[in-house]
Amino acid sequence: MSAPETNPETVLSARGLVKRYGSVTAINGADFDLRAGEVLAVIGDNGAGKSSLIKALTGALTPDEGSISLDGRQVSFRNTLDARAAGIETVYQDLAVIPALDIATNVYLGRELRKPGILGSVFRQLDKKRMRHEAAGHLADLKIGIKSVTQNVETLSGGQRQGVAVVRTAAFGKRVIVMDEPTAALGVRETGMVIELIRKIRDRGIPVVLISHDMPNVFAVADRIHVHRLGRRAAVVDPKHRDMAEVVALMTGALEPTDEEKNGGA
Ligand SMILES: Nc1ncnc2c1ncn2[C@@H]1O[C@H](COP(=O)(O)OP(=O)(O)OP(=O)(O)O)[C@@H](O)[C@H]1O
Repeated sequence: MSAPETNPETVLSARGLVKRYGSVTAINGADFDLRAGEVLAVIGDNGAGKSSLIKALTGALTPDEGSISLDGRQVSFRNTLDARAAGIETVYQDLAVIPALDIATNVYLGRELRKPGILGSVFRQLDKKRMRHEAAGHLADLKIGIKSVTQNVETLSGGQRQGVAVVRTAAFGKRVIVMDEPTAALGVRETGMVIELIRKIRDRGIPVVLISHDMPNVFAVADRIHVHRLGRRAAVVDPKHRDMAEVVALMTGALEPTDEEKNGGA
């Protein structure tokens, strides 16, 4: 299979992905393109195959067919660690934070910094001071509004917890950040905070894939909208040229996309 054709500004792309589970085809010839500097929303009805597509792009599942490219080079992730090593970080819906641990520890979970020299290399001592200092720097960067990184995550609001999960991702995600329903469990004010956070990450130069059912938020933050239907990309829409009702109609099949939208958008 040949590598997908991509233009230079495409960061992550896929062509012809297929994933079957017995008689169910979860991904049915899906294409995908994430460009540098954008927030790309991925929307679709329940069961359209959004999660399966994202899993394939982040190494959580291996597609039966098709190809994936990162920065123009074909990649083949055996697992999520492979994808992370390549710079693709995912913030999951159920939040990968541990409430009983403090913020700095959560930010460095699984990637703890060790003390320099023999204390770290032989005695495996953690460099808590540096982790706290750097975690505070990352939080300040994204303006999450948390006073101390030594407080436990359980003392935070839902939006702030989401913030910690995002900081954890943004601090390490070098190329791409994927957010799966980041506002699903949040109130209005906190949702606004997360939307602002997504903008900040994009403005720092990391493109964001946002999987969301929340159409107003999608329209508030997305530069382009990938509409997924029946296991494949049905259209890529410019939210400046379509309203919410039209996008919902594209999602359900009530409206036909234009040829340009069908072919991945302008
Ligand atoms: N591990 C699996 N085994 C069997 N079928 C699966 C598996 N994962 C997904 N499917 C099926 O593949 C199809 C697409 O599922 P997927 O979860 O990717 O859709 P989705 O668009 O993310 O849906 P939702 O918005 O409801 O989460 C569904 O019919 C689902 O039942």
